[in-house]
Amino acid sequence: MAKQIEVSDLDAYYGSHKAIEGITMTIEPRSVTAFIGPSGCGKSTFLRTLNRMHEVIPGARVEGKVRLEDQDLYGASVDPVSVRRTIGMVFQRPNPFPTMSIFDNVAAGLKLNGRFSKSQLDGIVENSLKGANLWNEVKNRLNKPGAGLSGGQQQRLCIARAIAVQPQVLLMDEPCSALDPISTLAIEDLISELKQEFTIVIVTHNMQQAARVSDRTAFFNLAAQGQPGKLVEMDETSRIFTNPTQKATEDYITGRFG
Ligand SMILES: Nc1ncnc2c1ncn2[C@@H]1O[C@H](COP(=O)(O)OP(=O)(O)OP(=O)(O)O)[C@@H](O)[C@H]1O
Repeated sequence: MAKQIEVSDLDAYYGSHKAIEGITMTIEPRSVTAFIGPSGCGKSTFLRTLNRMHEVIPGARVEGKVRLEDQDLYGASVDPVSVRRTIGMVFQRPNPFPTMSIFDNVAAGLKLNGRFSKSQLDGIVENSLKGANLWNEVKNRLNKPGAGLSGGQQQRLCIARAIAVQPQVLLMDEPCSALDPISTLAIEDLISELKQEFTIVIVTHNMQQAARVSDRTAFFNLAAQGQPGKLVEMDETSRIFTNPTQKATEDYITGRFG
């Protein structure tokens, strides 16, 4: 199911402000790619261009190409809603549907297309919750509201909801930044398991987290405030953290700026 993403010469704008410029990279399937860099360098913006979420902001637009294997995601005949189903997203703050039960939170995306029987839904919800390492904690209260779970459980519920629709890629925008250290470790373990099946991209401010969970790391930077962010380098995570080729990368990972 996991697929490769190929980005070429991508720029993203908010109105007339160019937030990122000239980004070219390949994101490998069945692996975790981390995006790191100082605040405002465009990591989240770039992440949202990968599943056409960027353009939902009024005045926002993209130039350049994003391909998911042989499909041009910005092609004229491509439906952005189906792109967002194929490339799922998990946000910084867990955002379960507050009034829905745990079961319905996971089933929400599946119910939209209405082609599943009750027993099929039961099976997919159970597998998704197991996939998100949440099943044992919630199996006896599936009809209780999702909002009643702890922050870490809510984030795993959001991951279960994302994987229930069987995406090929999972984008995660600082998925642990609102969580305590134990919940963070649970999500990191989960990410390592999910990469067997999905292409995973994670934005993180936590350098140790990038080093722990990712196979490849992309470092972004911006020349000055107001300038567009650019990709400085991308390589195996072990190499970025031990022997980067660019001085700016070394300065950032050693804490000299950012
Ligand atoms: N909704 C928006 N409208 C206008 N400008 C925006 C919007 N979101 C982000 N920007 C601008 O785009 C640039 C990149 O922001 P972005 O949030 O992508 O960076 P980031 O690297 O993810 O930052 P952080 O690490 O602080 O989350 C910044 O100059 C920011 O002000």
